Amino acid sequence: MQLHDTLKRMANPLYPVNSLEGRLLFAVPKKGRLNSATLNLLEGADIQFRRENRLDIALVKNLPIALIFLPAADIPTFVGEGQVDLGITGYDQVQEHDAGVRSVMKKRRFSGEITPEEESARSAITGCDTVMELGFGACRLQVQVPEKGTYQSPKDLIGKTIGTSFVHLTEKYFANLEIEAGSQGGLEGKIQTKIIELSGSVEAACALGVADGIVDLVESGETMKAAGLKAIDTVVDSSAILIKSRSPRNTELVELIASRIRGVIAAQRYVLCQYNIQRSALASATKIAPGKRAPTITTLDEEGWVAVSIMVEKKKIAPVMDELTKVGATDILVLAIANTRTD
Ligand SMILES: Nc1ncnc2c1ncn2[C@@H]1O[C@H](COP(=O)(O)OP(=O)(O)OP(=O)(O)O)[C@@H](O)[C@H]1O
Ligand SMILES: O=P(O)(O)OC[C@H]1O[C@H](OP(=O)(O)OP(=O)(O)O)[C@H](O)[C@@H]1O
Repeated sequence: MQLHDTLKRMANPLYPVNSLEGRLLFAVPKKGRLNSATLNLLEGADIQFRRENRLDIALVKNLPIALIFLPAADIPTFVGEGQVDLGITGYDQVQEHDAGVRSVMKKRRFSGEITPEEESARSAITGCDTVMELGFGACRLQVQVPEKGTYQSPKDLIGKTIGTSFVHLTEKYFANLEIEAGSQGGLEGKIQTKIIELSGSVEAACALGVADGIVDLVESGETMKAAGLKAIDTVVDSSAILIKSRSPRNTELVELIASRIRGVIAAQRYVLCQYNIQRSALASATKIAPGKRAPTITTLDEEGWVAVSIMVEKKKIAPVMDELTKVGATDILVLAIANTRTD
C-alpha cells in the first residue's frame, strides 16, 4: 500500500494527509546528528515549511513537496521501497539497509522460497540511488576493541561476540572475514561470530562484558577513547547523502531540489575573492587562484590596473591571500556567497 493511502487511513484529523496528493515526499532526519544541518540545507534551498508540534509531516508552502520527518535509520527503507521519493540520511544507513535486504533475499533463496532470478529482479527494483554527498555528517563505522585487551586484528574476533547497531553490515563484514580466514561454515552463510544488536551507547558493551568487540560510528574518536577502546578496522566511511527512489513521482522536481541543494553546498564551500592587480602581474595571480571556471577580469579606471573576481574554496582562502599579496594583489576582499547555481 502506498504511503499516501496509509496516511489517509489514519484517524488523526490533524494529519495533513489530504493535501499530500500530487506532492513529492521528501524524508528528513527527525532528530539526531543529521537533523540540524539538514534543516539548514532546506532553508538555504528556500524550502519553506512550518512543522506543527509533534507532527511528522509538514507541507512545503512554496513547492508541491511534503516533508516527512523520520529516524535517519528508516529513511533508506521508505525511499528504497518507493514510498517516499527523496531522502537525506547517512551513507552508513543506506549500506546497512541494503545489506539487510540482501541478507533476507539470500535466506529466502536458500530456503527455496524464491529463485535466483526473482532475487535479482527484486534487487533491481528496490533500493535507492545516491543523488549527491552533502558535505556534513562525516563519520566512520569502525571495529573497536579494548585498548588493553588481547585482540589486535579483526581476525582475532572471529567466533567472538560483537555488539553493534549495524547488524547487517557487521554480519557481512564478519562473513567475509571468515571466508578469507577459511573458517566459515554452512552454505546458508551462518557465521561463527555472534552479533548482538544494541540500539545506543554501544561503546559500553565491552566494559560491561556484553561483547568482546564493537562495530560503531566514530567521528572525533573522543567517545571510544573515553571508553578505553581502539579502532582496528573501518567497515564504512560515511557522510550525509541525498537519495532518491528508483521511480520518483516527479523527476523534474527532484532535479530542481537537487540543483538548489547543489547551489547551497557550493555556496557553503566557496567564497568570492576580489582584488586589484597590475595587468603585468595578472598571469602569476591567476595561476595561484584560477577560479572555478575562469577569473572575471574588469578593467579599472586606472592605467594598467585590473580588478579580478574568483571563487575560491573556503579552506584554501588564507594561503591563497598570502600568495596573491606576494605577487602584488592589493585591496583583497573575501565575501561570503549566500547562494549559487553552478556546475
Ligand atoms: N558522531 C557522529 N558524527 C557524525 N555523524 C554521525 C555521528 N554519529 C552518527 N552520525 C551520522 O548520523 C546518522 C544518524 O545517527 P544518530 O545517532 O544521530 O541517529 P538517531 O538514532 O536518529 O539519533 P539519536 O542517536 O539521537 O537517537 C548516522 O547514521 C551517521 O550517518
Ligand atoms: O567519535 P565521536 O565524535 O566521539 O562520536 C562517536 C559517537 O557518536 C555516536 O553516538 P551518539 O552520540 O549519536 O549517541 P548513541 O551512543 O546513543 O548512538 C556514536 O555511536 C558514538 O558513540
